[in-house]
Amino acid sequence: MRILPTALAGCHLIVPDIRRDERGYFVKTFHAEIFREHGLATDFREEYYSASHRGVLRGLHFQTPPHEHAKLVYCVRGAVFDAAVDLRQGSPTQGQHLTQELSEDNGCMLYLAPGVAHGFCALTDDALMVYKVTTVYAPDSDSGILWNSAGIDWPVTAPQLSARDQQFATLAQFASPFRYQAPA
Ligand SMILES: Cc1cn([C@H]2C[C@H](O)[C@@H](COP(=O)(O)OP(=O)(O)O[C@H]3O[C@@H](C)C(=O)[C@@H](O)[C@H]3O)O2)c(=O)[nH]c1=O
Repeated sequence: MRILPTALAGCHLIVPDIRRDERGYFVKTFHAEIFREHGLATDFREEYYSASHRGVLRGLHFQTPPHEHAKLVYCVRGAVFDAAVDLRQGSPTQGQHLTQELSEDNGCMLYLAPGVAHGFCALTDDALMVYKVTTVYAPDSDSGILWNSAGIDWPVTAPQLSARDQQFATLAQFASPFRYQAPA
């Protein structure tokens, strides 16, 4: 796998080797030693997945301190337009965002540092997203900012959103509890 920098400090695009043969294909999604060499967390505590219909948008989500986490996300069926926003005070990329297509075909993964909000829009029917996170789900710390408040050029104008996702504060209204920690 190749681990590449992104537009956001401490966030990485991971491009796997997709090994194809007559049976199908094989993709490795996590390798502790390679992650460690690049300064990425390896202490994932939970893994989950969701399936979304075309036009569904989930996000932009994060967990607040003391339950903040790093997140590894990838799409194993269909395709999504993925986005992340840097909420960390003092970050060289504070307030900025990245976008990246993640798909079954490209196998790409995003590693997002704690303090970065995450969301995606499903580009296909039945888009299956997998997540690994470094802290367990803490409902009282599970939060978000409004999907269309961060300057992201989403490929949809009227996505299907959960009721929760429609009522988040905008990026401008959000008082961020996150502080940037420069790499050691
Ligand atoms: C995230 C999460 C949700 N749930 C529950 C809460 C609710 O009943 C149901 C669905 O939750 P949500 O509506 O928050 O699901 P969803 O909108 O898919 O939330 C996800 O969005 C993307 C963008 C992310 O980055 C993920 O980390 C996660 O926040 O699952 C858990 O039990 N554990 C979890 O870790």
